[in-house]
Amino acid sequence: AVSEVADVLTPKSTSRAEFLEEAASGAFEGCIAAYRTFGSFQVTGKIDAELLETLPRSLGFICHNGAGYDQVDVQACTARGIRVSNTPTAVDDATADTAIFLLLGALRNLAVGMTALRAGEWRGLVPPALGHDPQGKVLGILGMGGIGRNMAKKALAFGMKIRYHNRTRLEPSVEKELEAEHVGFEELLAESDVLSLNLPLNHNTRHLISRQEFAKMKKGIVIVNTARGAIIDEAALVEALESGQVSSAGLDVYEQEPHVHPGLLSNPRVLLIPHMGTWTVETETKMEEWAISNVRMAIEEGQLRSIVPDQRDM
Ligand SMILES: O=CC(=O)O
Repeated sequence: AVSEVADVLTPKSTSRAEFLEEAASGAFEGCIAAYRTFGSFQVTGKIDAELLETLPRSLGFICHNGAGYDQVDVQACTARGIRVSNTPTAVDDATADTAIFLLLGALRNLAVGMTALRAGEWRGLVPPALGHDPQGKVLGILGMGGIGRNMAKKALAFGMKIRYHNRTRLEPSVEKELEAEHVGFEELLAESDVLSLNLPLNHNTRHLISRQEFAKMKKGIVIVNTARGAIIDEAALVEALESGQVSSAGLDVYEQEPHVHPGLLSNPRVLLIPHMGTWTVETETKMEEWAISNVRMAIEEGQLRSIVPDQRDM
């Protein structure tokens, strides 16, 4: 435990305003490393220049418990000499499992049936349209990191054809093992029966999928998102679902969590879960252990086990 090697302080604030005041009052004086949960975003909001300004100069490390670290302004941290870590790989299995669940559920129109059943209408007054089998369908994976590759492996077992787009191409041996074909972004949009987003949110990927992109997709495509809501322009997704351009979607993440676009909530063709991609005993334990190992290393060795990619040369 961290308490073996350092004194542990726990913030008491319940809102951003309180946190800024607590920090400015010197409550964290002398702190070297901060451990941060994904959920703490609901209290503090984004860790940005304004928030960093209130933290003591002694703070050299922010250890985020999560793979995606879009809630931390890494540039602002770099400017203050603060190094940031995340928890890559720990999330891969659970997130890919969630993506496969959403993929199958969305392909099969399961949300329509599930909603009708709970409303006491069995399959509904109008039964759900027949679903589709994954076998032989093209799965387009946008972002082929740890989660994307894990998902590809699992989707192969369902007989899907894997295409992917990524900034850097996989090693040929990995492409071969995953039977994954690298294609351009436009090709991925045009050829996928199911499109899964498995890439981080940053200023390059915000609203990467919007009206123009939906227009280039196959009519009736299924969208799966376990990455970050804001990679998709949510309003454009609602329109694409309404027009039938997108036949169904399986979503774990939303643009303004915990707010969900009413057009998604009211559309039974959307299978929705409230950001539970890593919500398992095993994976949450792995992530916490990983994040805490970063804290320990920061305190004991002055470095991080998994510094975020944007700071690799720091
Ligand atoms: O959303 C969860 C994560 O980024 O690990």
